[in-house]
Amino acid sequence: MTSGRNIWLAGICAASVLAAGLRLGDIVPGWVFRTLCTLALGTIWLRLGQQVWHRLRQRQRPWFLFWNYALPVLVAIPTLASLSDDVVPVDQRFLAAAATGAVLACIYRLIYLKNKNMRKKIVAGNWKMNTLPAEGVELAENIRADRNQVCSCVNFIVCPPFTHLGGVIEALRGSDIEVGAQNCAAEDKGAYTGEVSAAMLAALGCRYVILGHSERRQYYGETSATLNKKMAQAFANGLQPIYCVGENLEEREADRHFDVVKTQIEEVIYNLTPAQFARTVIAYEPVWAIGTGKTATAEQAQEIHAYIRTILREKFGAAADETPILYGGSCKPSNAPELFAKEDVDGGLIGGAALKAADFLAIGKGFPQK
Ligand SMILES: O=C(CO)COP(=O)(O)O
Repeated sequence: MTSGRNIWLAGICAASVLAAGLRLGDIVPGWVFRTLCTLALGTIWLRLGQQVWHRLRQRQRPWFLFWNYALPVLVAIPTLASLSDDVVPVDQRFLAAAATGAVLACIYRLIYLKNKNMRKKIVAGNWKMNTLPAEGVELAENIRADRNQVCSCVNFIVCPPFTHLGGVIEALRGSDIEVGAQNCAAEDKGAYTGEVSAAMLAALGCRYVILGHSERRQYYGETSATLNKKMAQAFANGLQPIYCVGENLEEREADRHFDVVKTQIEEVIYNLTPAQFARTVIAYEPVWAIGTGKTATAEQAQEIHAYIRTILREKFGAAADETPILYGGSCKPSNAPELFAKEDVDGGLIGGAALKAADFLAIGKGFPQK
């Protein structure tokens, strides 16, 4: 919730409390008081409902949602409705209902502010150009077989090579493990030999696409101009981009990493609409840590993730607080807990360690336990 919404919420609560005072002092008629309470209650529940819907769409913490929202509604509303006028007069029932809503809204706000892990937690595997199709399907099946060893609050995504997508999607059908591609074409269709369009990927059942990976920028000359077109294709076909940013060793040593990442974000992410931005995942992958066994320290990762969130906030406001920012670069089961404990590290984009089901899943156990 933005502060503007909080002010709106606080205003409604204050108005109903004021109306209650006026009513108790018999200064306003009952219908004015009840109308105000109904408005307050309706607004509060609508606001909470939007939040629940948003969290459900991100498949977050179903039990948390149940205890905090559904249960109070299930208990409070029928209880208040079933009381007869002799037991509790109607005005007081309205007041109690509005107060319940207001208290829950405050509790929600406190949890929201305190809980640093409300963002979607993601562990995505970038298989790169590894495994043959049958091996890829076997890897997917193995991940699926033991997936229940990891909290359902962790979202697993696998990104196999194009040739494996059909088989892997089939192997994972009915599970909550999602599939992404490692790239897509910048054009929608036509004479582009060797390219695979976003529409083709979506038709197969892909939900994500990795864009702007440093290997694509470095070996295939992908520029921000190309990436803008690829992002547009992804969104036009309902794919969620996992947009990669990160500096190379030379840039890190010259202390230019903040500028490099800023440019990569400004030239592509800043062109998105708010609705597109809300569907975007960012991955910070320092090139010097990819496949080298050299990981950024948790402090280095947090520093730049927080910086990325700040520049996202400058353009998209509070929506940036919901954007998952993943770390990638020699992430493995042994270092994931330290990295994922950091406030702005919302998961990982995993290369080498994603090729072993046990390691990939073990990385998912690296999130702080609540
Ligand atoms: O590039 C990566 C993921 O996209 C990271 O690769 P590694 O985990 O093998 O370093």
